[in-house]
Amino acid sequence: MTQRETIAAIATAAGAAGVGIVRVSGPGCRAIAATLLGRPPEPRHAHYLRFRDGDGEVIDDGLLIHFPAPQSYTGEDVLELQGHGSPLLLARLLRRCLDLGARPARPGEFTERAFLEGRLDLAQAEAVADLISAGSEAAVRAARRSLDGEFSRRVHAVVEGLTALRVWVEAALDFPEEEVDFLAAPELRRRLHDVAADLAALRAAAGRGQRLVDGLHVVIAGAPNAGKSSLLNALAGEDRAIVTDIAGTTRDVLRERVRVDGIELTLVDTAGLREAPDVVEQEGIRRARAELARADLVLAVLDDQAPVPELPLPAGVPVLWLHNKADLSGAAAHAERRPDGEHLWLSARTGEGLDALRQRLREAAGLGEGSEGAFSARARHVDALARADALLAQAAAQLHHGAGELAAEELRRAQDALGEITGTVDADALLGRIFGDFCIGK
Ligand SMILES: Nc1nc2c(ncn2[C@@H]2O[C@H](COP(=O)(O)OP(=O)(O)OP(=O)(O)O)[C@@H](O)[C@H]2O)c(=O)[nH]1
Ligand SMILES: [K+]
Ligand SMILES: [Mg+2]
Repeated sequence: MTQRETIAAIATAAGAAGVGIVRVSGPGCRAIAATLLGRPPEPRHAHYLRFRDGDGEVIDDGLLIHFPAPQSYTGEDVLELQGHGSPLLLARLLRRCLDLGARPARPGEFTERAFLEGRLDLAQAEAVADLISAGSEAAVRAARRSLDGEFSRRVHAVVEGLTALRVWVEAALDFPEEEVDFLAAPELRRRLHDVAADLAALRAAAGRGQRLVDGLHVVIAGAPNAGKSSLLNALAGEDRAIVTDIAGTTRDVLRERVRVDGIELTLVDTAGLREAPDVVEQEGIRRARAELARADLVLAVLDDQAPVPELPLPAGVPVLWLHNKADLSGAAAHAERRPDGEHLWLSARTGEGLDALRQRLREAAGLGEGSEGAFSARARHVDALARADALLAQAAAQLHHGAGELAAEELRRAQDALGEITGTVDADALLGRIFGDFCIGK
C-alpha cells in the first residue's frame, strides 16, 4: 500500500467555545507532535504545553495527545491538540500542523480512513454522521446501535444464510447426476424460506430506522375548514398556521418540523381538498395532492359534524382518520378500527384526544411497543435490502423450475447487494458519495 498523506482539521464545531480540538491523522503525527512538544510524545498521555508557531511565538496553551496506530479513531497514528475554543486560535493551530506537513482533511475523511483501516464497516461509518446530526433522543439511540454494529450484525446473519444456500446450490451443480434431487430437496426450500423471512424482517426494521433518521413525513389533508391548520398548531404547540372560519384559508403547502414526544416529524398542512373556484386555490390543491403521494402517513381530517366528504387519497399510503371538533359534535375521544383504517375522535381546539394521536405518531415513527432495539438506517440501505429481497424471490422461482444455474447467479447478486450495505463488496464508487456528506473533522 502507498504511504497515506497526513490530514488535519478542526474537529470541533465552528464558533466560540470553551475548548476546541485540532485533529491530525496519518504517518506524520509523531513528527508533528515531537516538534510541538520538543520531544517524542508518550502514547495516550495528555501533555500540557504551549503551542508555538514556526517563529516561536506562542499560539495558545493546551493539551497534546498522541494515539499511536492502530488504537485510534482512524486506526492510523492520530494526534489531538486541544486548545481554547477560539476560531482564530484554532485556525492558527491548524495552519501550524499544515506547515509541519499535514494537508487539510476533506469532509468525512477521518471516518473514511477508519473504514479503510477496518475499524468500522460502511453502515457503522454512516452511523457516525447520523449520530452527529440526530434530531431526537430516539435517533441518537438508534444511530448509537448502528455504530455499535447492531445493523451490520443482522446483515451478516442474512449473508450467512445466503452463503449456505449458495453452497448448497453450487454443490448440486457440481454433481449433475445428483442435481435434480439436491435442488428439489425440502430442506433447501425450508432454508430459502427462512432466509427470506429474516431478510423481510430486516427490511422492515431498516425502513423504521430510516424514518427515525429522516423523520416521519406526515401530511394533513381533508375538506376545507375541517380543522387541518388547527391540528398542525395543536401538535406544534404554537400558532404556526393561519386559522380562520373561512373555507380555503390555507392555499399553499406549509411544512413544519415539529417534535412530538421526542420524535422528529415533518408536518405538512395543505389546502382543503375540493373543487375550487379560483386558480390560486386550485394550485394549492394540486400541491396538496403531490404531497399526499409522498407521505409516510396521511392524517385525514374530518369535521365530525359534517357529512363525510369524498377524499381523493392515494392508494398504498397509510391513513389515520381524525374526526375533529368532537367538542362540538359531543362525541367522546375514542378510537375505532374500521375496514379503511383506524379512526380517532378528537378536538384540535380543546386538545382532547390528542394524546392518542401522539401515540399513533410514535408508533408510525417506529417507536411504538416492541420498538426497543431500533437501529438507524439510510435510503441506500433500504434500497439494497429491497433489491436483495427481489433477487431472492427470483432465485426461489428459478429453483422451483429446476434452473439451478440461474438461481445460483441470483443468490450471488443478492449477496452482493447486501455487501454494499457494510462495504464488503468493492464499494469505491460509493465511498465518495457517502463520506462527502460528513462535516470536516469527522
Ligand atoms: N370547536 C372547534 N372548532 C374548531 C376545531 N378545529 C378547528 N376549529 C375551527 O374550525 C375553523 C376552521 O379551522 P382551520 O384550522 O382553519 O381549518 P382548515 O381545515 O385548515 O381550513 P382550510 O385551510 O380553509 O381548508 C376555525 O374557525 C377553527 O377555529 C375544533 O376541534 N373544535
Ligand atoms: K379555514
Ligand atoms: Mg388550513
